[in-house]
Amino acid sequence: MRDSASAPSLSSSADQPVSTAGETTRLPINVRGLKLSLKGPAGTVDILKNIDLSIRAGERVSLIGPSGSGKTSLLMVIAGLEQAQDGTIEICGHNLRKLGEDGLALFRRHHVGIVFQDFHLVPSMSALENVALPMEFAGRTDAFERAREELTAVGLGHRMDHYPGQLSGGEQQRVALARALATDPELLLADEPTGNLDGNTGETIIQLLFDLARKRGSTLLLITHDEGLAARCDRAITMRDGVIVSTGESA
Ligand SMILES: Nc1ncnc2c1ncn2[C@@H]1O[C@H](COP(=O)(O)OP(=O)(O)OP(=O)(O)O)[C@@H](O)[C@H]1O
Repeated sequence: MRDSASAPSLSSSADQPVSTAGETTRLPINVRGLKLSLKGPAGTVDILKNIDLSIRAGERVSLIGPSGSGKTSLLMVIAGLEQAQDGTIEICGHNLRKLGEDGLALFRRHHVGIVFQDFHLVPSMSALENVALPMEFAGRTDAFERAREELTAVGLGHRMDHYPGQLSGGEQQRVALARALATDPELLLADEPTGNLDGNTGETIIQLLFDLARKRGSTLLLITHDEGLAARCDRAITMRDGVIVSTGESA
């Protein structure tokens, strides 16, 4: 749901229109000077150091880099699941550093879909319930009807009443994809979505992910260790040791 009227508790005062080639548009991801430190067993660790990042509407961007370079941490901050200590973090027109827990939950519900490597489905709920639940939380009265449509769109019309434990890995990721896209999110975030799948199944999921993101007009940010997959995106952002070392933009 992109209509700000549907999220009345979310301040839109942080909207920062950006002018490009004569037209005014808003960047779905506009981050400046982001710093994230977390407390580990050996003390505080600087995880993300002065990150600047802009992603345009409709772009498909991969996020690559060695293990431990900070990819998931950056995705978590952009998703509003981790709070940075410093910087400006404008995502889909909202300054995340000005939102509290409730505001961040609303922001996620209305603007962001997330797909994880290990699916993150609720095991005690059917595929249909897993997809419908976030929409019910968002106050949609047609949650179950929409969930049926979404599951059909990912080829699971015949598995709606199955529980995650009764589904293959590929089928579980289809459910997760249906759930992530059910609210027509402006931003789709994926953290190694094929990491737990075999090559053929992973390819099918990626095709679906690209296809559905394009049809919905969602901007895609995708973490991957697969160079071939990264190359299929519009550009690849490379991280190392908590900093972005390449934005993948041609000079
Ligand atoms: N909750 C936490 N507390 C302390 N340190 C953390 C925490 N979460 C992550 N880290 C550290 O932050 C660094 C970046 O981790 P992150 O998971 O973002 O890297 P990544 O690039 O996604 O790695 P991978 O490719 O292996 O998933 C790592 O050194 C990690 O150990």
